[in-house]
Amino acid sequence: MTPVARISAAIEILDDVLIGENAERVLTTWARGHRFAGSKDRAAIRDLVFDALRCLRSYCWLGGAGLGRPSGRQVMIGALRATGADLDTVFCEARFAPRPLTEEERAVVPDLEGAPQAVQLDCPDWLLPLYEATLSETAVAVLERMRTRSGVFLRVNARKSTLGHAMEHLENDGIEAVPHPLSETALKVTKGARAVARSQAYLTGLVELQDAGSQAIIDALPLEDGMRVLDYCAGGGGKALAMGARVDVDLTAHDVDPARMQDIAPRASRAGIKVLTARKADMASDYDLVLCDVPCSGSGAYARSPQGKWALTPVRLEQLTGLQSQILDEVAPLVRSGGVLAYATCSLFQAENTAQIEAFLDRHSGFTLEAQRLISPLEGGDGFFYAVLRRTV
Ligand SMILES: C[S@@+](CC[C@H](N)C(=O)[O-])C[C@H]1O[C@@H](n2cnc3c(N)ncnc32)[C@H](O)[C@@H]1O
Repeated sequence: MTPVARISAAIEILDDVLIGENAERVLTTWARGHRFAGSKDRAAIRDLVFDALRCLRSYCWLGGAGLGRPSGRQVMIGALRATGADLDTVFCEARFAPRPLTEEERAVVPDLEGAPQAVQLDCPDWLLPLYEATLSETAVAVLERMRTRSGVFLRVNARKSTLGHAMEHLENDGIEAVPHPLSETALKVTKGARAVARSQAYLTGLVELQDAGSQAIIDALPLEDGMRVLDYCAGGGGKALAMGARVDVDLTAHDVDPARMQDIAPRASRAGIKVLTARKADMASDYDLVLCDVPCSGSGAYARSPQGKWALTPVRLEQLTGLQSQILDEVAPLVRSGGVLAYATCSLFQAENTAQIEAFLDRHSGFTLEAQRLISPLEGGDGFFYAVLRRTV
């Protein structure tokens, strides 16, 4: 596909995404209906769509949509204006190119400097104070950071490899990676990221894809060999596998939606780790450590999953904080006396983090706070929060 044909495709896809369709699903459906598009085309179109979603408000502004509901075309006009590209070489009569600009589109002379701060930072108005409340003077830098792509990080599986050994194996497949300071197990991919899932290092379980901030959470847990550990919100098992790679524990994974755990068995077998999956009725009540990596707004990870930033509403945030406290209350009795309850989110908002922990401690006098930390996206990975609570009675 020509570059302009890719832009036409991105416009078509964005039109569906902007009315609320899931971007990943729209991209998959588009690829099925356009078999001529090769893997490089699909990757380039995906980048155009996700870059646009990261910078949606500023691109809308530059594309002449102002604060109203945008079209995919306006967003791509804004995206190209943001890079200083010559619009007439893209919006032109060439085959498969988007049609030439109308007089009206051409007449728009937008000035991003005159836009409200939330537009410049690509942040919904109501979320800006929530970021500022947690991050104070770093809020602007964090929001600017989330306008750019996330890095690709690997977790080296300590059961099978060391950083150096994994780096050598990755290099055999043309992938370059360097250690990352957020975690002793983290590598940041600097070349060949798209080849990771086909590489021998990945297929033989030397490395897993996992954000460096997620790995830092696992590093902070007081895990010891022989413990009984429960990952209560296991999803695809990313954190369960990271715990199992760090120590030799009796590891159980649970999720309210068991279908989400279907990848755990193949991932565990690749990694050489045993993970049992359990329904609620089958779980014990004397775990040494229970991790709840709860559903959240994802406000620390909008660089990776930008659609969430536009989909979140005050009502949804309230539902999420309600669910988070419900989950904390559900897991509290599963921790043995003297054991640990660990709480994690990929949110930067106080309501989902420190306020949630304070409210839990008010409700449960038998727990004390041992550690809590906000991991900022300025540290290199996505943003996360964790708290480590000890059951005292
Ligand atoms: C942030 S994701 C977990 C990601 C996972 N820990 C990882 O590292 O890959 C949150 C998970 O919590 C699950 N969940 C939601 N409500 C729950 C509940 N009441 N009990 C247990 N799991 C729940 C969701 O299905 C989702 O898979």
